Amino acid sequence: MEEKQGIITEIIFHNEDNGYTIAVMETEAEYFTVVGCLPSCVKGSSYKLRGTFKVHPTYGEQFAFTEFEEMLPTGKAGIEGFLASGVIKGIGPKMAAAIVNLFGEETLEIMEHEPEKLSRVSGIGPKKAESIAESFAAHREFANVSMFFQEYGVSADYALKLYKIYGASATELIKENPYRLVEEVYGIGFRKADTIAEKMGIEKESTFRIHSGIKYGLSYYVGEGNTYMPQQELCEKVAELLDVSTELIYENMVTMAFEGDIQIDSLDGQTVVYLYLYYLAEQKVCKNIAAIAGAGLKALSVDIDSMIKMTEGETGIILSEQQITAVKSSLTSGVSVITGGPGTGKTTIINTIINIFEQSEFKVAIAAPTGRAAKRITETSGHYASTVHRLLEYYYCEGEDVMKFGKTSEDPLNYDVVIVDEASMIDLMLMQGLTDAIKPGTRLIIVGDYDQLPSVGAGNVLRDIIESEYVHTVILKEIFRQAEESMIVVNAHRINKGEYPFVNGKDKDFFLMERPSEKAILDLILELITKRLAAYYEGIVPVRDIQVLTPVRKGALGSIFLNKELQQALNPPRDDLMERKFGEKLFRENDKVMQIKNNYQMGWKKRRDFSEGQGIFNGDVGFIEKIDKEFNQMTVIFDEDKYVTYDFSQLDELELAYAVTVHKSQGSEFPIVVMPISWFPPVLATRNLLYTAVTRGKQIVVLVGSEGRMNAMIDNNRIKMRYSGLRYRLENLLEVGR
Ligand SMILES: Nc1ncnc2c1ncn2[C@@H]1O[C@H](COP(=O)(O)OP(=O)(O)OP(=O)(O)O)[C@@H](O)[C@H]1O
Repeated sequence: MEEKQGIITEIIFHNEDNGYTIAVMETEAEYFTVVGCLPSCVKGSSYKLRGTFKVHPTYGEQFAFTEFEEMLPTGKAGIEGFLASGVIKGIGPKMAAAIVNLFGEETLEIMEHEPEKLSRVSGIGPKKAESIAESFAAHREFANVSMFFQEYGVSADYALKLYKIYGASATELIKENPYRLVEEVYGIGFRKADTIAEKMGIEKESTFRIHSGIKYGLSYYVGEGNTYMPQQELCEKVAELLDVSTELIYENMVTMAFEGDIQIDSLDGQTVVYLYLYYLAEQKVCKNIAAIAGAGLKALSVDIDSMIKMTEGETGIILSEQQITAVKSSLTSGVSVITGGPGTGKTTIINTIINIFEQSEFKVAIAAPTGRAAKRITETSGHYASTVHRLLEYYYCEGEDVMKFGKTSEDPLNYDVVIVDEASMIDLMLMQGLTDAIKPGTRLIIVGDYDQLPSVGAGNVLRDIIESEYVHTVILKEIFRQAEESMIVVNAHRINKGEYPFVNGKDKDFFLMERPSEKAILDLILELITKRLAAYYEGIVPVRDIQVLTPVRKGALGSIFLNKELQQALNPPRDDLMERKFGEKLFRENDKVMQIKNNYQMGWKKRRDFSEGQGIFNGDVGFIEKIDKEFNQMTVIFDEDKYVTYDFSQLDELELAYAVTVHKSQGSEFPIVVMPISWFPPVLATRNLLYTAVTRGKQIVVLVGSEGRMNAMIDNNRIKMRYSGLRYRLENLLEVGR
């Protein structure tokens, strides 16, 4: 192996994800092409590279290196080139020249040891001097950390993430237990950590590995919506995954249960395993519901029947018997549920209830699980609705570096009534937070459509509560929105009952456009979105008003591929539009994007009134305003005026949103919904997925593809089974109460 030291004078190719670089290096005596992995490579930086010269059949002799060490540049020109390259935040070419002009070859020494002197350069104040020093130190540390991780196949982007979490001690901590990556670094899964551990020589049967594998197994099933797993099934699956004996898994499960990481429990005669937090959550939700349902209630100061009559007089809507039952049960119960499909009057009932409570001067809060659902409820009900998280004052607890609910059993919500709508989206953890913060004596009214897809997070909360029959539930069956008004509503109910929809009626809003192949489906979707729909419906802005939904992520009609095609069609490359790659994803200025995880700390600013706030949520859709390569940042505008700045390392939180999966679309509505209907895996091509997709469309639903496949989806009434113990636990409470 040879060693070469020199300056990178030209970058021929650089892959930002894995660091693969082809560049020209100049040493004192020669220049040559170098090939290998260099994270964050910029022109002007100096390296010591170790490798060998190889002859490439087309490009000739190249120095292929396997190890690198970043060297600080020497000489005025070298230092200036290094600073001007953009590696230090806040220094561009002009400032680099000014700094080097003043400090010459001592520049880097000064940046490291006496940064305050930097403020002698015009344009640099004490604050900027400090931030330059920090950025320089970070650059040096990061170079070391990423050098270490590259040996283990960790890409430059992840090395940066690790560095941000652990700082300079990243290497030591990971060497000791690489499995901590799984829990502490978003985006590194067990498999990746396991590969790294193997390269580091960690034993297959190491306790770190087995414990991490068990947690990974359980987390995987939690990710699929389950709150627990039968023990035997889990042991077999994890043993297979780790290639160790099931006995070893059993033994380790017992230790983990003692240590409090997991809970082994007996449910309906079966031994099951929970991640401890989920076990606790199920127990608490159960206990809380029992306490809220059983508490004495403050009496209303008005007569319910005459209030209903009065509201009917005001709105002109005479409530059906079932609706009256729903109103009354929610006024008189500690916990009540109102469920029903679209157009069955849930909003009408909520409005009546609020009216009656307000007449009695009760304090009422309305909330929904997502920001978009809350916004929609505010619009349709005329009453302000917040997200459940906001209601519970979710905040970042700096001392513990975790997110917490401000409202808890110790400091509960100060309301007489809490109404939560779109409750099908509430998962177990959120229900725990919500019911913890509701003090007995407050009425909890849960509204939702339990035929929608269940929550993305684990649990089957709404369905379990309804099926346990523990609390008073009204299932609304009658549809009030008229067929002349909306075929979408009529068809949603037909689909839900297992009947095939009426399609392509004249002047209607529900269409099935048959196409024989995936290619033909894709072509028609592109044509509809770029031309036909906007030409037919006045005032439609395709990127804003049309949402393509799809059951799947992968494949020719999956959201990933559809997004690529739609991006090309709706926002093609242009010289003046900056781009940034992250993994397989390519973001371009003007792109429509979706936040794919809750980030309660992410700050936003409104430019209209300069207000500021925190929190961008899973499912929030926005547009890329600016990609700034000098500061490695991307600005996205949400809700028309909320400006959010993402560091490039945070781009794993965003996806293109020209097409989104039906699961991700829950709780939102769009003027026009377009969805491909082709062969999709039967676990996804289900009736309640189609039902959920169709009910997202407000004005028009266009299905593109095969009628046979659509009908097969309706026939497939397999509601994916989730392991969830809430129903069983509530039923048990009922038994005990009897
Ligand atoms: N008892 C009733 N008599 C006549 N019309 C009614 C009655 N109840 C509700 N409606 C009307 O039916 C339509 C749908 O009601 P509403 O919006 O309350 O239902 P929803 O269940 O909230 O539907 P979605 O989930 O689609 O918003 C509204 O136009 C409403 O005015």
